Amino acid sequence: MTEKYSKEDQIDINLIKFLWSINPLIKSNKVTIPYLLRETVILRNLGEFELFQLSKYFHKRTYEKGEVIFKEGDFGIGFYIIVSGRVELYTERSGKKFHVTNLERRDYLGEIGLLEEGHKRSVSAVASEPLEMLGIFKPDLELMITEKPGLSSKFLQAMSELVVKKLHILAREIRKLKVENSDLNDEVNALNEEKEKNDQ
Ligand SMILES: Nc1ncnc2c1ncn2[C@@H]1O[C@@H]2COP(=O)(O)O[C@H]2[C@H]1O
Repeated sequence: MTEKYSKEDQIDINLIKFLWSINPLIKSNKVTIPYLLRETVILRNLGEFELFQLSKYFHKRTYEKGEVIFKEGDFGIGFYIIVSGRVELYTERSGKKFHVTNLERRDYLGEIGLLEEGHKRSVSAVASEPLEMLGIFKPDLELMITEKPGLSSKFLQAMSELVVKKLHILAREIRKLKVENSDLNDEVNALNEEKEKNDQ
């Protein structure tokens, strides 16, 4: 028996789902993962269909205010994009909490955990407001590399851009701290000199 349809005639279910997902008349799609990924600046090098394919590897999760996302020193395997709400990053030394920074809608966290083998979280993260995030984990990335090598190389390219941007931010913070440290040293030296003069 001859085949009724050739391969080219067969319906591509993924394409249908994709066309459905980008239909502006379907309001509920405003909250779907491809729609949220489309708003993500680092993924701008991916086309609509690629974002749709990528969304298969992402998960959406909500957190209540005060819920811990991860703790400093935990083994980290997930990378998160903030959809709404706010995250506080902090570190603890001798039982004392030090604020590191706040992250908001469209910020990212956990990229090192996704990319580095055996990475331990450099800081703790807590939801400081009701929070919604998209997350991708190492097993998702490994599956994507096997199933969609082209897509995963574009995603990893976006991730490397993000890591470079963060490196620039951290380098700027280190420069600022060095200048502040050197100013403080000058002040301490001046105070010590004055004290020595007064003691004589
Ligand atoms: N100073 C900082 N500014 C912004 N983000 C940070 C800072 N320090 C740590 N992070 C983020 O917090 C995350 C903690 O988990 P990771 O170490 O995987 O990746 C880290 C970064 O994404």
